[in-house]
Amino acid sequence: MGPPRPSRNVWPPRCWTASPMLAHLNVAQKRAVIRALAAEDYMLVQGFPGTGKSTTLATMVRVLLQLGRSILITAYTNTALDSLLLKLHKLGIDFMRVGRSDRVHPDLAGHTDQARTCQVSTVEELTELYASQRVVAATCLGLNHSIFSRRTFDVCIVDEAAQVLQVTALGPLFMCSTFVLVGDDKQLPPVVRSESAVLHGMTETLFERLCRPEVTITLTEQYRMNGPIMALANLLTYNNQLTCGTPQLEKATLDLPHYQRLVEKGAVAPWLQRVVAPTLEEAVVLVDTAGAGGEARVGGSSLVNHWEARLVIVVVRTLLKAGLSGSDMGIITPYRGQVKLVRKLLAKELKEEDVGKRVEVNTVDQYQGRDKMAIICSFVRCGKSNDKPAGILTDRRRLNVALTRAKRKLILIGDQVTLTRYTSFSCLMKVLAPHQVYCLTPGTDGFQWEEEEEEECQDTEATELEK
Ligand SMILES: Nc1ncnc2c1ncn2[C@@H]1O[C@H](COP(=O)(O)OP(=O)(O)OP(=O)(O)O)[C@@H](O)[C@H]1O
Repeated sequence: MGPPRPSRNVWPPRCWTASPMLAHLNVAQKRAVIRALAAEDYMLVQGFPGTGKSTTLATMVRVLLQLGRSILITAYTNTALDSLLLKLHKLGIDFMRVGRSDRVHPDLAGHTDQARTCQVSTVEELTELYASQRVVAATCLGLNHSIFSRRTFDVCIVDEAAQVLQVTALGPLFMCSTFVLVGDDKQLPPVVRSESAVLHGMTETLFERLCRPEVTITLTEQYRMNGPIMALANLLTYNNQLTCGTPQLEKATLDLPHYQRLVEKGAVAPWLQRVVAPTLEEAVVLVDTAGAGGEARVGGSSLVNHWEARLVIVVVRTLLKAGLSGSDMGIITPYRGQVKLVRKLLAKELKEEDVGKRVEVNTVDQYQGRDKMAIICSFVRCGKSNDKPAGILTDRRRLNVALTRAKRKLILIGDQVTLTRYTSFSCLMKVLAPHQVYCLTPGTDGFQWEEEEEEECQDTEATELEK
């Protein structure tokens, strides 16, 4: 791929920045749209967490359509593709979604090629239908459909491009005149299981390869995290480039309407008050279990930590009592075994309120591109669990994704002594302020382990890697 050719100067930028179609975008987002219109070959949008990548892309598609261009939209996973398409659907933009109906988001059923072609009875009608679609969307691996052998597009947009292997990204690019890669190379990389392939550079993406200032617009103004959560991401990953979209966001706190009443009634133990407090000072808190006993063990092929799982349940229960809705909180853990265990405990403990189901428990990979008001991370490893390799915990990009999903409150649960052995965590520990770390000690601040039977939770799948 040669160096980018200069932009065509057919749209005076000032007139475009004033366009009503761009009015809701910030300066960098507007620049991204204009640069995509003027790109001779390709351009990149580097979108840090919560900086409005989908909002920008949806506007880009609208403007391109207005200019009569045809557009191919693609992403590696169905989930990433559909989350962008849902935005287009809400904006009333028409598109055809190619792919297996059972893999497509139910709200997009009316846009699938299956739905569009059910009235067609002749080959001519079918050819005409496929040729007339201005916006077509498919996953990178779903491009073997006959529609793609017969036509090309003016622009191809690859979303979450930092997760797509180079060879996979090349397929859609052969079908278009210009392309836009969108992603963040500081979030999840492509999954490559072969160590030898990793050593030979297979994880390097086209996004990383082409990312240079002259072809890249970086979105740094974010609309998700409050000040302390953003500060953590800045210290650990973004080198103070992330900024809050509004002054209100900087100071926004978790809304826990019943918290004060519960505290006054003495219904929340002092240690829990500290952990769930909805103040800005406690927006990020690490519950350090190093001095509290407990151990992680192998459950099937993955790791589980019953002690930590119980802590998670206690925190969830308290947040629910304090008035946070189950769907506003999420639990992230790197190990599938722990995901299963926490889900099982939630279903058991919170059955009567039927909220267990609404509290989403998942691995980091499943949370990319998503957010919740409050996130609880259970890092699992402690003490004796060190005999197994911990590739997941050494990946800085995974940790970055886990830490940037929370909007108002981030509760990290882990054994500081064990976790500090992994480089990414030792960096995290260095940037946490002393008031953000709470050392859990049995018998102090009303904390005691609840004695319960251990749940059997065997993970039968062959890997601890997280999909
Ligand atoms: N220019 C803007 N002004 C105000 N709010 C905005 C702006 N751009 C985006 N937002 C808001 O920010 C939130 C996140 O936007 P969006 O979903 O597009 O981000 P994203 O970068 O795709 O997220 P992710 O990091 O999860 O991929 C949304 O609520 C959106 O309405």
